[in-house]
Amino acid sequence: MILPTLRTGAEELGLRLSEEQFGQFEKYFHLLVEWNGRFNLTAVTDYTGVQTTHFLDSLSLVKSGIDFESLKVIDIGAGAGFPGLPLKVAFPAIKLILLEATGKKAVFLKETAAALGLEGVTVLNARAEDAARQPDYRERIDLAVSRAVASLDTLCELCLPFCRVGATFIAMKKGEIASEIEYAKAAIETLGGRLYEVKEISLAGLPDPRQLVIIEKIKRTPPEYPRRSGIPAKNPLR
Ligand SMILES: C[S@@+](CC[C@H](N)C(=O)[O-])C[C@H]1O[C@@H](n2cnc3c(N)ncnc32)[C@H](O)[C@@H]1O
Repeated sequence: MILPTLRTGAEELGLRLSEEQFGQFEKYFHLLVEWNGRFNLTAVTDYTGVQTTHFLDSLSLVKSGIDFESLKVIDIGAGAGFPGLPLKVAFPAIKLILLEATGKKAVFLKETAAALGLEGVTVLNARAEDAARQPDYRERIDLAVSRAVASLDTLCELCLPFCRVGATFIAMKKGEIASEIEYAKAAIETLGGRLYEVKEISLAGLPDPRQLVIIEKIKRTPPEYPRRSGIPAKNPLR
Protein backbone atom coordinates (compact mmCIF):
# COMPACT_ATOMS: atom_id res chain seq x y z
CA MET A 1 0.00 0.00 0.00
CA ILE A 2 1.36 3.43 -0.95
CA LEU A 3 1.72 6.34 1.52
CA PRO A 4 0.66 4.59 4.77
CA THR A 5 1.60 7.54 6.98
CA LEU A 6 -0.33 10.02 4.85
CA ARG A 7 -3.35 7.69 4.90
CA THR A 8 -3.43 7.54 8.71
CA GLY A 9 -2.81 11.28 9.07
CA ALA A 10 -5.42 12.25 6.49
CA GLU A 11 -7.98 10.13 8.29
CA GLU A 12 -7.05 11.82 11.57
CA LEU A 13 -7.67 15.15 9.84
CA GLY A 14 -11.07 13.96 8.68
CA LEU A 15 -10.05 13.94 5.02
CA ARG A 16 -11.34 11.21 2.74
CA LEU A 17 -8.94 10.99 -0.16
CA SER A 18 -9.51 8.75 -3.17
CA GLU A 19 -6.95 6.31 -4.59
CA GLU A 20 -6.50 8.77 -7.47
CA GLN A 21 -5.55 11.50 -4.98
CA PHE A 22 -3.10 9.18 -3.20
CA GLY A 23 -1.68 8.44 -6.64
CA GLN A 24 -1.14 12.17 -7.20
CA PHE A 25 0.65 12.47 -3.84
CA GLU A 26 2.86 9.49 -4.74
CA LYS A 27 3.78 11.09 -8.08
CA TYR A 28 4.49 14.40 -6.31
CA PHE A 29 6.86 12.58 -3.93
CA HIS A 30 8.81 11.06 -6.84
CA LEU A 31 9.03 14.38 -8.73
CA LEU A 32 10.25 16.13 -5.58
CA VAL A 33 13.03 13.59 -5.08
CA GLU A 34 13.98 13.60 -8.77
CA TRP A 35 14.17 17.40 -9.07
CA ASN A 36 15.91 17.68 -5.71
CA GLY A 37 18.83 15.83 -7.29
CA ARG A 38 19.20 18.68 -9.80
CA PHE A 39 18.75 21.64 -7.46
CA ASN A 40 17.94 22.05 -3.85
CA LEU A 41 14.21 22.13 -3.14
CA THR A 42 14.00 20.58 0.32
CA ALA A 43 16.15 18.96 2.98
CA VAL A 44 13.43 16.36 3.61
CA THR A 45 13.27 13.69 0.91
CA ASP A 46 12.71 10.38 2.74
CA TYR A 47 9.36 8.69 2.09
CA THR A 48 7.97 9.05 5.63
CA GLY A 49 9.44 12.52 6.15
CA VAL A 50 7.79 13.92 3.01
CA GLN A 51 4.45 12.42 4.05
CA THR A 52 4.61 14.08 7.47
CA THR A 53 6.71 17.26 7.19
CA HIS A 54 5.34 18.26 3.80
CA PHE A 55 2.05 16.56 2.90
CA LEU A 56 0.38 16.23 6.31
CA ASP A 57 1.71 19.51 7.62
CA SER A 58 0.25 21.24 4.54
CA LEU A 59 -3.08 19.43 4.95
CA SER A 60 -3.25 20.42 8.62
CA LEU A 61 -4.70 23.67 7.26
CA VAL A 62 -8.07 21.91 7.42
CA LYS A 63 -7.86 22.36 11.20
CA SER A 64 -8.51 26.07 10.56
CA GLY A 65 -12.14 25.08 10.00
CA ILE A 66 -12.26 26.91 6.67
CA ASP A 67 -14.42 25.51 3.90
CA PHE A 68 -11.92 25.38 1.02
CA GLU A 69 -14.33 24.37 -1.73
CA SER A 70 -13.82 26.65 -4.77
CA LEU A 71 -11.93 29.37 -2.88
CA LYS A 72 -9.31 31.46 -4.67
CA VAL A 73 -6.15 30.65 -2.72
CA ILE A 74 -2.64 32.09 -2.93
CA ASP A 75 0.43 30.38 -1.45
CA ILE A 76 3.10 33.01 -0.87
CA GLY A 77 6.69 31.75 -1.11
CA ALA A 78 5.48 28.31 -2.20
CA GLY A 79 8.99 26.85 -2.68
CA ALA A 80 8.43 23.23 -3.71
CA GLY A 81 4.66 23.73 -3.35
CA PHE A 82 3.93 23.63 0.36
CA PRO A 83 1.25 24.06 1.55
CA GLY A 84 -0.51 25.00 -1.72
CA LEU A 85 -0.12 21.87 -3.86
CA PRO A 86 -1.22 19.29 -1.26
CA LEU A 87 -4.22 21.50 -0.56
CA LYS A 88 -5.08 21.55 -4.28
CA VAL A 89 -4.77 17.77 -4.54
CA ALA A 90 -7.11 17.36 -1.56
CA PHE A 91 -9.54 20.09 -2.71
CA PRO A 92 -9.43 20.06 -6.52
CA ALA A 93 -12.07 22.79 -6.87
CA ILE A 94 -9.90 25.54 -5.39
CA LYS A 95 -8.26 28.03 -7.73
CA LEU A 96 -4.65 28.11 -6.68
CA ILE A 97 -1.94 30.69 -7.26
CA LEU A 98 1.56 29.58 -6.33
CA LEU A 99 3.74 32.64 -5.88
CA GLU A 100 7.46 31.95 -5.86
CA ALA A 101 10.37 34.37 -6.35
CA THR A 102 12.96 31.79 -7.45
CA GLY A 103 12.77 30.92 -11.16
CA LYS A 104 13.88 27.27 -10.89
CA LYS A 105 11.35 26.55 -8.16
CA ALA A 106 8.62 28.17 -10.26
CA VAL A 107 9.56 25.84 -13.16
CA PHE A 108 9.30 22.84 -10.80
CA LEU A 109 5.88 24.02 -9.62
CA LYS A 110 4.58 24.43 -13.18
CA GLU A 111 5.84 21.04 -14.31
CA THR A 112 4.56 19.30 -11.18
CA ALA A 113 1.07 20.82 -11.38
CA ALA A 114 0.90 19.68 -15.03
CA ALA A 115 2.27 16.19 -14.28
CA LEU A 116 -0.35 15.71 -11.54
CA GLY A 117 -3.06 16.74 -13.99
CA LEU A 118 -4.17 19.67 -11.83
CA GLU A 119 -6.32 22.32 -13.45
CA GLY A 120 -6.79 25.83 -12.10
CA VAL A 121 -3.22 26.31 -10.90
CA THR A 122 -1.33 29.50 -11.80
CA VAL A 123 2.37 29.73 -11.04
CA LEU A 124 3.59 33.28 -10.59
CA ASN A 125 7.34 33.75 -10.69
CA ALA A 126 7.50 37.06 -8.85
CA ARG A 127 8.14 38.64 -5.51
CA ALA A 128 5.10 39.22 -3.33
CA GLU A 129 5.95 42.92 -3.03
CA ASP A 130 5.55 43.29 -6.82
CA ALA A 131 2.68 40.86 -7.45
CA ALA A 132 0.52 42.51 -4.75
CA ARG A 133 0.53 45.70 -6.85
CA GLN A 134 -0.94 43.97 -9.90
CA PRO A 135 -4.70 44.69 -10.21
CA ASP A 136 -5.41 41.01 -11.00
CA TYR A 137 -4.11 39.98 -7.60
CA ARG A 138 -4.43 42.93 -5.25
CA GLU A 139 -7.30 42.36 -2.80
CA ARG A 140 -8.69 39.64 -5.10
CA ILE A 141 -7.93 36.55 -3.01
CA ASP A 142 -10.19 34.61 -0.59
CA LEU A 143 -7.41 32.85 1.32
CA ALA A 144 -3.67 33.57 1.56
CA VAL A 145 -1.43 30.90 3.10
CA SER A 146 2.28 30.83 3.78
CA ARG A 147 4.75 28.51 5.47
CA ALA A 148 8.38 29.15 6.45
CA VAL A 149 8.84 32.40 4.52
CA ALA A 150 9.30 35.25 7.03
CA SER A 151 8.51 36.47 10.52
CA LEU A 152 4.85 37.29 11.07
CA ASP A 153 5.26 41.09 10.87
CA THR A 154 7.01 40.85 7.48
CA LEU A 155 4.64 38.14 6.33
CA CYS A 156 1.58 40.31 7.00
CA GLU A 157 2.95 42.94 4.62
CA LEU A 158 3.60 40.26 1.97
CA CYS A 159 0.24 38.51 2.33
CA LEU A 160 -2.55 40.84 3.53
CA PRO A 161 -2.47 43.11 0.42
CA PHE A 162 -3.65 40.10 -1.66
CA CYS A 163 -6.68 39.46 0.56
CA ARG A 164 -10.05 40.97 -0.23
CA VAL A 165 -11.94 42.42 2.74
CA GLY A 166 -13.57 39.43 4.44
CA ALA A 167 -10.78 37.07 3.32
CA THR A 168 -8.47 35.07 5.59
CA PHE A 169 -4.69 34.86 5.86
CA ILE A 170 -3.16 31.83 7.60
CA ALA A 171 0.50 31.82 8.62
CA MET A 172 1.75 28.31 9.38
CA LYS A 173 4.20 28.50 12.26
CA LYS A 174 6.01 26.26 14.70
CA GLY A 175 7.76 26.79 18.01
CA GLU A 176 7.25 29.65 20.40
CA ILE A 177 5.30 32.40 18.65
CA ALA A 178 3.93 34.62 21.43
CA SER A 179 6.59 37.30 20.91
CA GLU A 180 6.33 37.05 17.12
CA ILE A 181 2.61 37.76 17.41
CA GLU A 182 3.26 40.64 19.78
CA TYR A 183 5.74 42.19 17.30
CA ALA A 184 3.25 41.74 14.46
CA LYS A 185 0.34 43.53 16.14
CA ALA A 186 1.07 46.91 14.55
CA ALA A 187 1.58 45.37 11.10
CA ILE A 188 -1.69 43.43 11.32
CA GLU A 189 -3.62 46.57 12.15
CA THR A 190 -1.88 48.88 9.67
CA LEU A 191 -2.46 46.44 6.81
CA GLY A 192 -6.18 45.99 7.53
CA GLY A 193 -6.10 42.74 9.46
CA ARG A 194 -7.38 41.43 12.78
CA LEU A 195 -5.96 38.48 14.66
CA TYR A 196 -8.80 35.98 14.73
CA GLU A 197 -7.28 32.90 16.34
CA VAL A 198 -4.08 30.96 16.96
CA LYS A 199 -4.82 27.27 16.57
CA GLU A 200 -2.46 24.65 18.02
CA ILE A 201 -2.02 21.64 15.78
CA SER A 202 -0.71 18.33 16.93
CA LEU A 203 -0.87 15.35 14.64
CA ALA A 204 0.36 11.87 15.41
CA GLY A 205 2.79 11.95 12.49
CA LEU A 206 4.20 15.43 13.09
CA PRO A 207 7.28 15.66 15.26
CA ASP A 208 6.50 18.95 17.01
CA PRO A 209 3.41 21.08 17.60
CA ARG A 210 2.47 23.69 15.02
CA GLN A 211 0.28 26.74 15.04
CA LEU A 212 -2.04 28.21 12.51
CA VAL A 213 -2.09 31.97 12.98
CA ILE A 214 -5.43 32.98 11.50
CA ILE A 215 -5.88 36.62 10.51
CA GLU A 216 -9.04 38.15 9.06
CA LYS A 217 -8.96 41.02 6.59
CA ILE A 218 -11.35 43.61 7.95
CA LYS A 219 -10.29 46.80 6.13
CA ARG A 220 -8.59 47.61 2.84
CA THR A 221 -4.80 47.79 2.85
CA PRO A 222 -3.52 51.35 2.38
CA PRO A 223 -2.09 51.80 -1.14
CA GLU A 224 1.48 52.40 0.05
CA TYR A 225 1.78 48.74 1.11
CA PRO A 226 3.57 46.52 0.44
CA ARG A 227 6.66 48.70 0.34
CA ARG A 228 9.25 48.00 -2.33
CA SER A 229 10.96 44.65 -2.63
CA GLY A 230 13.06 43.66 0.37
CA ILE A 231 11.88 46.46 2.68
CA PRO A 232 9.19 44.44 4.52
CA ALA A 233 11.89 41.98 5.63
CA LYS A 234 14.60 44.56 6.28
CA ASN A 235 12.42 47.00 8.17
CA PRO A 236 9.23 45.28 9.38
CA LEU A 237 6.26 47.47 10.30
CA ARG A 238 6.28 47.93 14.07
C1 LIG B 1 12.07 28.35 3.19
S1 LIG B 1 11.21 28.37 1.67
C2 LIG B 1 9.66 27.69 2.14
C3 LIG B 1 8.95 27.09 0.97
C4 LIG B 1 7.60 26.43 1.29
N1 LIG B 1 6.61 27.43 1.67
C5 LIG B 1 7.73 25.39 2.36
O1 LIG B 1 7.25 25.60 3.48
O2 LIG B 1 8.33 24.33 2.10
C6 LIG B 1 10.80 30.09 1.41
C7 LIG B 1 10.42 30.38 -0.02
O3 LIG B 1 9.85 31.68 -0.10
C8 LIG B 1 10.32 32.33 -1.26
N2 LIG B 1 10.22 33.78 -0.98
C9 LIG B 1 10.86 34.46 0.01
N3 LIG B 1 10.53 35.76 -0.03
C10 LIG B 1 9.63 35.90 -1.06
C11 LIG B 1 8.93 37.03 -1.60
N4 LIG B 1 9.08 38.25 -1.09
N5 LIG B 1 8.10 36.82 -2.64
C12 LIG B 1 7.96 35.57 -3.16
N6 LIG B 1 8.61 34.48 -2.70
C13 LIG B 1 9.45 34.64 -1.66
C14 LIG B 1 11.74 31.81 -1.42
O4 LIG B 1 12.20 31.92 -2.76
C15 LIG B 1 11.62 30.37 -0.96
O5 LIG B 1 11.35 29.50 -2.03
